[in-house]
Amino acid sequence: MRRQTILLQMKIALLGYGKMGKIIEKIAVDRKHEIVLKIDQDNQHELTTENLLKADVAIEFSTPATVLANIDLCFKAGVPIVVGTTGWYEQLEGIKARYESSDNAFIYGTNFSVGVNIFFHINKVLAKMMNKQPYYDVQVEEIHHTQKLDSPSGTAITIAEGIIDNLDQKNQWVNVMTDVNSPVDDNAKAEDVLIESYRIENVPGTHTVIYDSEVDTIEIKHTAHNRNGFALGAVLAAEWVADKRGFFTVADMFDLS
Ligand SMILES: NC(=O)C1=CN([C@@H]2O[C@H](COP(=O)(O)OP(=O)(O)OC[C@H]3O[C@@H](n4cnc5c(N)ncnc54)[C@H](OP(=O)(O)O)[C@@H]3O)[C@@H](O)[C@H]2O)C=CC1
Ligand SMILES: O=C(O)C1=N[C@H](C(=O)O)C[C@H](O)C1
Repeated sequence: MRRQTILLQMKIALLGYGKMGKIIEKIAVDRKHEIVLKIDQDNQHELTTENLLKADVAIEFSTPATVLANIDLCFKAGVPIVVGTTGWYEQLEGIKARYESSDNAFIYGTNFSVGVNIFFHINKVLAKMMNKQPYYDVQVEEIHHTQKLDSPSGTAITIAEGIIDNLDQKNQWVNVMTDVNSPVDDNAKAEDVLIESYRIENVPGTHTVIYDSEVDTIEIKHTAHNRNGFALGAVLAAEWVADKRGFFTVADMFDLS
């Protein structure tokens, strides 16, 4: 009953109340939603089915180590869930298999900003074009703040997958963590998409796709100036998914074709 009408003013549970959780709270409240639960490491014991059921939707931006248990709890409670946490995607198929017959709603995205989702689309189109240009090789660079727990970034993985799906020569990605002061020592093969990860203080998220040949370089780049775009996208995803059932990705929400 709760999810049969479009919920204009929702009660939201924030699973993860760190850098992202706090910005999501502000944007959600500006959009007239109410935050009914905020969970961080110190009050994990409050994350119970009873408390989750006070919410129309949960927004999960925690850590790679805690996201899976939080997803399980939301499915157990039957509360729709938006998952922004990265660094757990090797478990995605298992989660889908476990809950495919569930009556709940789940949306995840490596990046909820509209700008990055436009970038994902351009990246795929460019990769397809480059099949006819064998003199270029491609690599991906991502730069994030030094507190980031996972590498490569989820966004860089989605970019690399977009290249692999569209550029015949490439069939897997490999990652190197790179120091700005020292040259890259990678063992990437011709069929690998190399992802270089840099960690620099206070960078919210920068992603570049680089096609390099002997005569020139083509680059496409997305630079997040702050975290507001990610947070707004997560709130829009919560509004979008709250009255749905099934598994979705952020690409299902944005019509960018
Ligand atoms: N998809 C997207 O668009 C984006 C995704 N992200 C991803 O979101 C995640 C969070 O990022 P960010 O906010 O910067 O990270 P932070 O480290 O700032 O926040 C993580 C939060 O999770 C809390 N936490 C710890 N344990 C639990 C638990 N069991 N349940 C719920 N919360 C818990 C932490 O609590 P405490 O502070 O007490 O330790 C902290 O509040 C990362 O995986 C990041 O990659 C980030 C930006 C955009
Ligand atoms: O940890 C972050 O900060 C970010 N994580 C996401 C990712 O791993 O791609 C999205 C964004 O780049 C910021």
